[in-house]
Amino acid sequence: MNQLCIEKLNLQYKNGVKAIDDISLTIRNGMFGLLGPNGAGKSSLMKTIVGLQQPQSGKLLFNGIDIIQQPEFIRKQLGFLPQDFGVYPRTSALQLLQHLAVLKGVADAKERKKQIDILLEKVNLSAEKNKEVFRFSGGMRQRFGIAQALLGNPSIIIVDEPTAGLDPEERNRFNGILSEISKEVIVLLSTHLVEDVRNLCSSMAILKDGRIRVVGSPGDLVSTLQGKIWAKKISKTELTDVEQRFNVISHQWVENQQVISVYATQQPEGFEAVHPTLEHFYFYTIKQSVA
Ligand SMILES: Nc1ncnc2c1ncn2[C@@H]1O[C@H](COP(=O)(O)OP(=O)(O)OP(=O)(O)O)[C@@H](O)[C@H]1O
Repeated sequence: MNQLCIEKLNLQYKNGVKAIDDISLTIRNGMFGLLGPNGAGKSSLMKTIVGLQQPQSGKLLFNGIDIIQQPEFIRKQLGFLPQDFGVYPRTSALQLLQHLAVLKGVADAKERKKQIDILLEKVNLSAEKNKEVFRFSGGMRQRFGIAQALLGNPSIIIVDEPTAGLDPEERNRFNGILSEISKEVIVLLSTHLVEDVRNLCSSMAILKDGRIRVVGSPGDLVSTLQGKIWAKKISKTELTDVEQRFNVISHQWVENQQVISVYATQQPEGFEAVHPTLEHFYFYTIKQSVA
């Protein structure tokens, strides 16, 4: 079992922004979702874990080793899948994987070939291996991204907003692959897509203004809102009045009609009870989290 321990971590940029504010978390094998609005500190936390920036204080232990002092310990066991590689070379998927495997220290040619063949199979790209990566569709690029992240058999995989821009079928396929690999390794998933966290992650945290606002399993967190979420269809003219009178946590459009969800311990008049979702919990937490 792999374990990443984050203890009282603090990171402040030169401009004074405190991007990581006293964060403590323990993450084990499985998928861990990091949710938070833009600027919450998700990327700062991930960059600090992989040793791209030094925190001012706190501890980071990966499998018991201090990775602030020894960042190479985690780098050797890390797979990283960024949101976008930016540049896609005019080389084939196979050639690129061979090159990246060498960079990751898979020195033995036989072992390299074996790993690459298995990975191409895993991400369903064997038939496309001789195609140039820049000709790949968005979904194929993301699947290629997983394959490169898995080179060298990492123990921890960090994934930054992986399903942005994928069609539903590719998103499902991508999530299926992530879910499969997370049985044996830590997968740290940063995303804006609350639904992906609900479907995939066994644990999650919500970050805002550099601070962890809540940690737990999606199911447990959602159940804390049972019997406290109420919804109503409203017209445009009612909106201001409802916002003034109730603790509004989300607005949605359903069949071209605005539906408002509110938090209340007792049923407000004219509202119907609804089953709470992780999206309700997320908005509720963000709204409660005053800086
Ligand atoms: N290099 C930097 N120098 C100064 N401030 C920075 C730097 N990088 C990030 N910040 C600031 O730190 C805060 C956290 O940013 P970060 O990118 O970690 O958030 P995020 O949750 O990843 O956001 P997003 O979802 O938009 O990617 C923001 O206020 C951001 O403006």
